[in-house]
Amino acid sequence: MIPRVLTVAGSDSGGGAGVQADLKTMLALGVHGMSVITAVTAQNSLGVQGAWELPVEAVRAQYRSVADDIGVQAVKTGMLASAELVEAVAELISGTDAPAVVDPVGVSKHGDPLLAASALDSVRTKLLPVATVATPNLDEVTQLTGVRVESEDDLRRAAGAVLEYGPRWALIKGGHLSGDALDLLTDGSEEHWLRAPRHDNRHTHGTGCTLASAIASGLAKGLTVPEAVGAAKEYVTGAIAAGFALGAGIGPVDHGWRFRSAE
Ligand SMILES: Nc1ncnc2c1ncn2[C@@H]1O[C@H](COP(=O)(O)OP(=O)(O)OP(=O)(O)O)[C@@H](O)[C@H]1O
Ligand SMILES: Cc1ncc(COP(=O)(O)O)c(N)n1
Repeated sequence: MIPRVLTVAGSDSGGGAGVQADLKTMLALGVHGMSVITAVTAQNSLGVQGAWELPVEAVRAQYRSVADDIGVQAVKTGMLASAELVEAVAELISGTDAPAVVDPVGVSKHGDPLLAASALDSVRTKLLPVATVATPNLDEVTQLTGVRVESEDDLRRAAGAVLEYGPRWALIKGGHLSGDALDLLTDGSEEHWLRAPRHDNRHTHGTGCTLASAIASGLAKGLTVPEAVGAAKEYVTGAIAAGFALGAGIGPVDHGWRFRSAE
């Protein structure tokens, strides 16, 4: 049977990030994508113009409908908006027998808040402990742990600080540093450095969502965490290289780049 992957995230009306990016990634990687929508955003290439979270019962009901009938081989979380939603989703994940990739989304690329400041503690103490892989970017690492990353050495300290909250693996994304796009994956004993050339392309809306969904897709297919992260890094790097202009601001990565290169 086709591997089934569930994203628990916010909707991006512009189609570049959030649930839309997750489902496109899953299609491109050959798994069946399913969604639990936590919030609806009015969003485009210029930023987030509005955001409305769903009631916690609506989030629980979507999750139960999918998990109880269809079943999931991997879960990915993105925008969770509030402490109440973070805690409900952490509880649902802990009752699911599948790996979970947690992207602790804090703010959008344009700086719009996607998580209430009052929810940070729930992310640290409830959500990170149930994660198989946590994938913070540099701003999220600083928000969650206080560690500032300015060099490659700091990535190791940041990963150690994230692992203290209990995820099995930490993937610290150095995408916002200069030089190569370098990320560190570690479980505290093994270290895997993922390096890719930096593409000089401003159309990078949705990189983090795409990477986390690609990891979840690999895990659902039975890859190990290092294998799934390696394959996901290759996919997101190609998607960034092919990112394109849409609207007047930051365009999306190209989730379909592999289909187009085969045409
Ligand atoms: N210009 C670039 N060229 C190549 N790889 C990049 C570039 N920018 C980011 N990456 C890579 O993309 C992945 C996502 O990292 P990034 O730091 O952009 O995440 P993020 O900030 O969570 O994304 P998002 O913008 O969706 O919130 C990482 O593997 C990172 O190294
Ligand atoms: C619904 C939603 N989820 C996640 C992001 C983060 O993506 P980015 O940092 O590329 O704006 C977003 N903008 N919108």
